[in-house]
Amino acid sequence: MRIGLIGLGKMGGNMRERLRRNGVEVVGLDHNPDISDARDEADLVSQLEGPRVIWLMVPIDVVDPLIRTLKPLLSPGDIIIDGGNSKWTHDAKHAEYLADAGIEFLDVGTSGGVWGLENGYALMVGGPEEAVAIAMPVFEALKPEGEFGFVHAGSHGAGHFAKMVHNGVEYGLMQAYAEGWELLEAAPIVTNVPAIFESWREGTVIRSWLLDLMVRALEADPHLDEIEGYAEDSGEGRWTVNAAVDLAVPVPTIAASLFARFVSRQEDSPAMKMVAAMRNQFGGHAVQVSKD
Ligand SMILES: O=C(O)[C@H](O)[C@@H](O)[C@H](O)[C@H](O)COP(=O)(O)O
Repeated sequence: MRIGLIGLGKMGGNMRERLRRNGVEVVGLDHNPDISDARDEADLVSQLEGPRVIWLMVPIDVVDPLIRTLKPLLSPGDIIIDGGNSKWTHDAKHAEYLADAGIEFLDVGTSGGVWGLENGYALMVGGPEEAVAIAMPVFEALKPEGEFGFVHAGSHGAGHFAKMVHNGVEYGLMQAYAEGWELLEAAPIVTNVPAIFESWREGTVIRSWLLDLMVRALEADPHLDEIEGYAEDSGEGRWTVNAAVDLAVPVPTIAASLFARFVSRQEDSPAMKMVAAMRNQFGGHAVQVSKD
């Protein structure tokens, strides 16, 4: 099988490599011509046979223009797969836009990060069964070797919805581990925090790959002295909380972990200034005077 892969960055570049290792031919296209196999979208399409499968691994804002560029180049039965961290609400719109040309659309939530090349990528797929069946050799080549790591989650959008929730869970898990680490670091009786995390890797209820990665981070920097307590977010956590609000599902842990990231970006807290000011107003409680 030969497919087109557009976007050869950190994720897409490694995916091309894993696909090739597992016997899938790949025509890659990237804005960087040095790593591209094709000159442009038309050249990429001309190198594939129908039904063509084209996997997009690009930032969310590039997906829509790319689908518009590809549509007139493709034929009925061809399949566009959005494997990036796109918002699930976009998927049904893309499927509808392509439907009159007989082009299929699949959304795939892809997990595994930079480790996916060796470990495989967990894939959460949304879209019609027939298109999933045609693309199956691609999924087989990308997924982890074991029994798990692949799901056809439902109709258009279900793959990205599943990945969004996965990332919401990721936020909550990371926050819980991180808070536990801070508490252990603060306790004077505890002398070897990295060893505690290392010991937790086997036998405990909370052993996990994220825990393994924490141990790795602490091996490199035992007290994390070298980095700032500042965490970005790429949107999936916000979408999870938005979806939970829409469906009236309580997700306090995920919401708190999202807000903790926002707090991490503040040098000072305007809200806590106001709390301090009010305590001072009603109770005469002392405030810390600004150093500026
Ligand atoms: O499953 C994965 O491989 C990760 O979740 C991956 O998708 C990525 O690292 C996150 O998008 C980071 O998300 P934040 O920037 O929102 O933390």
